[in-house]
Amino acid sequence: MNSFKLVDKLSRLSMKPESLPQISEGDNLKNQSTTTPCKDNSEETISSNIANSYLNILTLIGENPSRQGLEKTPMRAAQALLHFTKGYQENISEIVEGAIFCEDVDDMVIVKDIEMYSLCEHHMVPFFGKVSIGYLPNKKVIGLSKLARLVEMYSRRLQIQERLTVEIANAIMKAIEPRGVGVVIDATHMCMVMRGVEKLNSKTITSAMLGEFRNDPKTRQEFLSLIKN
Ligand SMILES: Nc1nc2c(ncn2[C@@H]2O[C@H](COP(=O)(O)OP(=O)(O)OP(=O)(O)O)[C@@H](O)[C@H]2O)c(=O)[nH]1
Repeated sequence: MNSFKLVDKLSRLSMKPESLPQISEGDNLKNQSTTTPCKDNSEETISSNIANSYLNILTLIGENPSRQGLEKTPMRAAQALLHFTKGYQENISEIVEGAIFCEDVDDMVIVKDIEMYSLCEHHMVPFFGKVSIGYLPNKKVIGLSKLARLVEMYSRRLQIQERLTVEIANAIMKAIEPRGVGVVIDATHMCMVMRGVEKLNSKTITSAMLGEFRNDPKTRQEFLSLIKN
C-alpha cells in the first residue's frame, strides 16, 4: 500500500471510527470483546479493547493480522501501551508515602541522569533521555528512589517535555516543601528523528527552577555545574 493511500485511510479513521473493520468470530482474538466502548474498567477489558484497536490498525496498514508472526501482536502491543502509560494509575501520595524523613540538613541534594522514557502526546512516538533533579531541603528529605519513581509516574503518560519537567518539580515541592527545586531533562524525540524533520542528532533540553533555584543565581549555577560533571 502506498503512503498516500495509508494517510487517506488513517484520516478516514480519525473522522469516522465506525468505519473500522469489525473483528469477526474465529479471529485470534475471538474470546475478546469487540471495539464497542468499555462497559467496565477492568484491566482485562481495557487490554482487550486496545488489542482490538491494534488488530484494526494492522489491517489498515496492509498487514495480515492472522499470519503467525502477528497472531499475538495486538495483545502484546496493548500490554506495551498500558506499560508506557501506567503513570495514569499512580499518584504522588502513594509514591512518597513512608519515605519522607525529618532531617536537619540544608545542603543541596542531587540525583542526576535518571533514565526517562515517555511518549510525545502529538504523535505517540517515544521521547527518551535523562532527568536530573536537585533540591534544597527544608527540614525534610525524600527517599532517593522516590525521585526516580516520580519521574516514572509523570513520564509514563502522554507528555510534552516542558510539562513533564514542571510536573516533576511541582511534585517534589508538594511532597517535601523544600527551599527550592531544579529539574533538567535532556531528551531525544523520535518524532524528530524517525519522521517529520528527521534530525538524528537533535536534543531538547528543558528546565524548571522553583524557589531558591529560580531566585538565587548562585544556587542555580551550583546545581547546573554539579549535574554537568
Ligand atoms: N514543545 C514541544 N513540542 C513537541 C514535543 N514533542 C513533539 N513536539 C512537537 O509537536 C509539534 C506538532 O506539530 P504539528 O505541525 O501539529 O505536527 P507535524 O505536522 O507532525 O509536525 P512535524 O513534526 O514538523 O512534521 C512538532 O513540532 C513536534 O516536534 C515536546 O515535548 N514539546
